[in-house]
Amino acid sequence: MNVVTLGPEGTYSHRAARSISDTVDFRESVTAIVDAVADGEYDRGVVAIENSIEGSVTESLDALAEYEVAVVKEVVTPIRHALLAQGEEFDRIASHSQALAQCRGYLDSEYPDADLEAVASTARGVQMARDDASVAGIGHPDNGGDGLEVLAEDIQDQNSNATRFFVLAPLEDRSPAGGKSTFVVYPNADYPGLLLDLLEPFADRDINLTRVESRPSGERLGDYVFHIDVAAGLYEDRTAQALAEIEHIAEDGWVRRLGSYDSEHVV
Ligand SMILES: O=C(O)C(=O)C[C@]1(C(=O)O)C=C[C@@H](O)C=C1
Repeated sequence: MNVVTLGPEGTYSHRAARSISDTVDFRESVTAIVDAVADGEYDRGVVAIENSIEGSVTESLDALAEYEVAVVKEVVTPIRHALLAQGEEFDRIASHSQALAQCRGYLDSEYPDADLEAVASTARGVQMARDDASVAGIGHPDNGGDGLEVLAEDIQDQNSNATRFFVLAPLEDRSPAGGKSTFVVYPNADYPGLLLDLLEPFADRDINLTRVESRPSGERLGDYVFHIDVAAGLYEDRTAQALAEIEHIAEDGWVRRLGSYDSEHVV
């Protein structure tokens, strides 16, 4: 099975992807990963979806609304960031925007004067630190060594910090089996109670919502695409019935069933 995730080597996405394959290829954007899976170039793609401190990875959500792919598994991993540099003489800190945000409190109190630079991934920031003594990176502590010191560990603002990843597959691998399901709904409508109408079919059938997120549709201001996760499988009658109701409400838009899946926690 060929697998693609966010690179270079040493990202948290890479750690999550190792739970499904020992060999992994890399891209430097989430959209490029989703595109490569939708195209059938890869059997699986692993992308971050949401973090317990910083919330949604918006590029992933937008790519899921744009491309036709399936979600076949969820991987949850603890995120424990380290500060890595050649020494203390740096004035710039480079990392993924999510990682910089997850360490905001630490950076404000310990390095208030450093320039913060958002780069494609934590591993890219670490690579910059390895090449340039004026740069520090934030990433997993295992990226240290080879001239790079781990200056501080566990610098995230909450020790419970964790990120949820989706394992994506081409559409034909979509499965109705699993304890959780994900949908993307574009109602293309606007009236009082629309969101209530979209959620009630789940409440009426005792289906627990585990995430609801709205993203701008890009069509016009105030127009949204809704990402909905539920703790029920597509194989269940109650899920099929709820979706039939939602498809009716969204008849001027669309409903995408990304699939059902189980969850794995990896360190
Ligand atoms: O840059 C990385 O190491 C990634 O795998 C990306 C990512 C993200 O997109 O949120 C994954 C986990 C962490 O939350 C920080 C960054």
